[in-house]
Amino acid sequence: MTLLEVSKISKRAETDFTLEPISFSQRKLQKIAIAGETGSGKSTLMKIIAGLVQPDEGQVIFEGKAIEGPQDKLIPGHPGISYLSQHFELPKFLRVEQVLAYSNMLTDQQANTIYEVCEITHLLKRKTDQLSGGERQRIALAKLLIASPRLLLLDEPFTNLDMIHKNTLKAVIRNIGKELKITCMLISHDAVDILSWADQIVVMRNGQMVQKAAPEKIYRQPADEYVAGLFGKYTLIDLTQSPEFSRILKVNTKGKRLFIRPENFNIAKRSKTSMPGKVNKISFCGSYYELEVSIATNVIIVTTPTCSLKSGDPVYISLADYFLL
Ligand SMILES: Nc1ncnc2c1ncn2[C@@H]1O[C@H](COP(=O)(O)OP(=O)(O)OP(=O)(O)O)[C@@H](O)[C@H]1O
Repeated sequence: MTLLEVSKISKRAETDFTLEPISFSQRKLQKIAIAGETGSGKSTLMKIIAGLVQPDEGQVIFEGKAIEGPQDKLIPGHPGISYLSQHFELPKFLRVEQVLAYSNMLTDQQANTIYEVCEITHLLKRKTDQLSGGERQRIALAKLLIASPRLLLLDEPFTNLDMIHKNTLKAVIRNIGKELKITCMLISHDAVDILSWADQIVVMRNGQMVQKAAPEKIYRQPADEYVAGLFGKYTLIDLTQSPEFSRILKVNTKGKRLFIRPENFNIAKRSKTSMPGKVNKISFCGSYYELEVSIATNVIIVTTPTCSLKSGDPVYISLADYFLL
């Protein structure tokens, strides 16, 4: 069932930024992530959806009705939609439970479930100035959830969190759909957060939507180099300039280049299907090693779970998969 329909919304800012007409829809409980470089229009898009910024053209339909923008309403926003801003504020000098009481639209039991999901039950008696950044973020999220929204919009909720607190908040956000049955849209700069969480990813650049697709498609078959680069490292090979590659791969690339993610190169034995190269650099990245390898005039990025090579070693490389870009 369609919950949200974004229909040709556009916005010209006073700066030279323009949000070009954007359309997409979101089903109930579908998880949509918005990705894009800084200044690409992610927050503007999300604020228009929340009813906090007036679009110049187009409309947002939520549960079958058009959302009114701030020009049409005394108090901007929609009661069914909660927006967690990058710059949220918690009221000062109050206890957490007092802050939450003002927003609560639920029974005590339902609210307690949300406090548990957000892992803030032990913080309720604290003053709002006695909290860490991660605790503040989880309380801000709980405050929105107890207002009982049907759509939750999260604008970079993981900023400024260390790995441990980020993982706690990620688990909370993962459970929002499952346990609380609230549909979620998320903006994040982190490729891993987005790829592992979203059902669909909307990629923005210069105010335009450049691709909307499932995470695997965005990662493996990006629309262009910009999308490719947002979601990890890659190598591009022009077969007309790369005889080593054209020897092992006989395909008509139709003027396109081979797009290869690092895990799609393998360290191999010398054979008809492998290419000789030289290791330039090895970086240990925790669960894998990243190698920079020269193959004739090309420099490729290869990842491998184990590595007994060192810089300067000769190596043979085979190709497991590629996409034409
Ligand atoms: N209130 C405003 N008035 C005028 N211009 C604005 C306003 N808010 C944002 N902009 C401009 O609109 C453009 C898009 O901003 P937006 O915040 O939507 O981008 P973003 O993709 O969310 O960026 P970031 O990842 O840095 O948060 C930027 O060039 C910004 O300077």
